[in-house]
Amino acid sequence: MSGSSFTSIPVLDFSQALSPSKSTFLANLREALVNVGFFYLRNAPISAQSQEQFVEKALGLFELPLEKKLEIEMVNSPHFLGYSRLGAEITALKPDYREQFDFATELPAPGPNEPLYRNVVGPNQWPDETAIPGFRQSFDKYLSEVSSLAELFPGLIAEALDLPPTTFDQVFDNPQQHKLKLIKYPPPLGASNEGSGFQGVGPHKDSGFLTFLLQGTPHHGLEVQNKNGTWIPAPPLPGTLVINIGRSLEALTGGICTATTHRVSLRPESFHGGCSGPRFSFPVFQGVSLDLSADKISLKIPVHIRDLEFELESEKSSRRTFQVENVEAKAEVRRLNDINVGVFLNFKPPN
Ligand SMILES: O=C(O)CCC(=O)C(=O)O
Ligand SMILES: [Fe+2]
Repeated sequence: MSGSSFTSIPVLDFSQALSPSKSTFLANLREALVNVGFFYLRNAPISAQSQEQFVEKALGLFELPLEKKLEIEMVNSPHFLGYSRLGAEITALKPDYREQFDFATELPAPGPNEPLYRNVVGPNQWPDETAIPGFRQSFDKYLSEVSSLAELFPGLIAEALDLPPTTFDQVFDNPQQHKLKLIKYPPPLGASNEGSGFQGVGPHKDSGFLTFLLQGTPHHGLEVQNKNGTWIPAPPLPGTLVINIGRSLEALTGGICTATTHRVSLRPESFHGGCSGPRFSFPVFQGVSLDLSADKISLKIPVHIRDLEFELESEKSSRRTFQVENVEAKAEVRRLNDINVGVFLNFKPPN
């Protein structure tokens, strides 16, 4: 695939990462990181049972009466956690057509002497256990399994880039907060939605390190933009998660790993046949340390890895600042008000 913009999303097999075929896994991972920014993962160590139970409870949560959902509305939370009504979110200047609950690794709120930005971490707003018994238990189990998987990836990514496996250790807090968003995209309201381009969620890049997305229903609609500007479909493949790179990983690697723009388009044709109900999806956003700062990050990406990066002629001149022997990735944490992950990283090219 090197040398041209991608036209499909690669599928990686996690069982290879733990076997004598690990080098094949790492080669495929490297290709996906540098040229695509997205991949499907098969055979992830997530139990089918915990995934099914979580999805069942998540669907049940959306079915609660509105007043129960409003009991845990995000406006009540200083930590940007909780329920957001349909249409409450704007992406790329247009309203998104989705309803969502934001949850995260359960962590205590910061103390009074901690900096204000630490408020993005804090306890969840849990739904009433009597209204949806077992929700929290199934949520905790699924998030803990995805978190364990997520925590294996920084080492694998480092190895795929021919860096020491501990390269990214300094980038994470212990415990690290990860966010799990529950999303419902109702079927589009026909022609009246056309003005917004049937926008489920508008074009964006995620902010964190990696995102681990479970597409909960068979609808199509997730699309990934390649470097020619073409939207490549990423339909659900049974038994896979979709993993994509966030801006933090892109900044940390000086742009070698690509945070790729994606969107969810709610075209009516995606809601036919067996997909007549709403689309549900469940991304886990892998966070990075809130105290990450420029002086802590200085990666020496090997030249042969940097040379893999395919760039269109038109992009080359604007990004020539990266063409130095040792790329230094300088990251600066800003006010953490992005509800997905809460981290903005400012990349400064080397002097
Ligand atoms: O719903 C999806 O499939 C993707 C959602 C997404 O990209 C996001 O919430 O950041
Ligand atoms: Fe996203």
